[in-house]
Amino acid sequence: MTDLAAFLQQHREQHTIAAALTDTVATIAAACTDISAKVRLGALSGVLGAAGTGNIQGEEQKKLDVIANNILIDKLKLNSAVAGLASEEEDGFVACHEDGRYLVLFDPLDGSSNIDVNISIGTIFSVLEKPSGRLQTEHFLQAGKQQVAAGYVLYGPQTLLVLTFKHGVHLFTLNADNVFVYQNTSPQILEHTAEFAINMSNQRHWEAPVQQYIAELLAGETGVRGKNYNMRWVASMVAEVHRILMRGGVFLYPKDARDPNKPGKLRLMYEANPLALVVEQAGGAAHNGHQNMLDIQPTGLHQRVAVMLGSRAETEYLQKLHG
Ligand SMILES: O=P(O)(O)OC[C@H]1O[C@](O)(COP(=O)(O)O)[C@@H](O)[C@@H]1O
Ligand SMILES: [Mg+2]
Ligand SMILES: [Mg+2]
Repeated sequence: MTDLAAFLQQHREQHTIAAALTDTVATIAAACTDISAKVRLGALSGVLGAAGTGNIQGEEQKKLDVIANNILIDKLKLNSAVAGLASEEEDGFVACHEDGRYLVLFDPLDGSSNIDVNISIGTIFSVLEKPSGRLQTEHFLQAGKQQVAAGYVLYGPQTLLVLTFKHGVHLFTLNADNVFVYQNTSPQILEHTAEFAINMSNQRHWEAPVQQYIAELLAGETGVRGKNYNMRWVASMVAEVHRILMRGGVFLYPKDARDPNKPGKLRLMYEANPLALVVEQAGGAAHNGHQNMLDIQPTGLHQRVAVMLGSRAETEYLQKLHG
């Protein structure tokens, strides 16, 4: 059995990765182990229900959003490699160690609407190198391609850790002793797929290219795509991405006309960038319709973005439709 600690040591030696970076990821994994323990107990650990507060983005917080956020912050603050944190649930960044080398960004709890109904949820994380100088918001606003590590923990039927240091994607299962055990596989996203994920209830608000794309998929084997497609929607992006990693597929949360201030619902820094890096490292692709996700220059910590990712054949076709 190779556990996470042994994997990290071996991976760091093989690819000359700084120990401070693998330690930072180990700290994130440790925090997620604590979150997983609370998720597993649900009502018995008092994590279900609303927190009665809202976050900077005007979203109602669940108790577990707040608890997961605090667990991550408390653990990461103890790691001297961490210079600062940014979280979906925090208004601004949290400064940690002045001499720290890394910035950690996270969505502490993805899929909040699924917490109280016992459907898969997760934690998504991204690690950047801290530029020199006194910590400021601009230091976090690096394009996704600058990430040095990223991944997620999925609290599903099993608790899984999926991570990348840009040398492929690695998968771990949490065992009964709360140890992440390495699953010696290198997940690769199938190039072709017949499965798509989109929230169809927003259909009337989509732009023309997405309208056309979904209409073509729904036409099935009698349409221009010449095959039947199946649809899934979990409403936890982390679970959708994991499904795509394991068996292919395409995921869309496109720009829509519901609110002109929100070009897409998902967050670039906490959701789209880390998951795009995982997807690219597994042979898939991610873009916003026009630009590769990892090339987008961020302008704000809580910036939202349209997301299309997954199997290459579908994502390339979507980009073509967007012109
Ligand atoms: O289909 P809906 O209700 O718009 O929302 C689903 C999307 O919202 C999210 O839950 C947003 O994440 P949070 O729970 O972190 O706010 C994504 O994971 C998911 O893709
Ligand atoms: Mg989320
Ligand atoms: Mg969240």
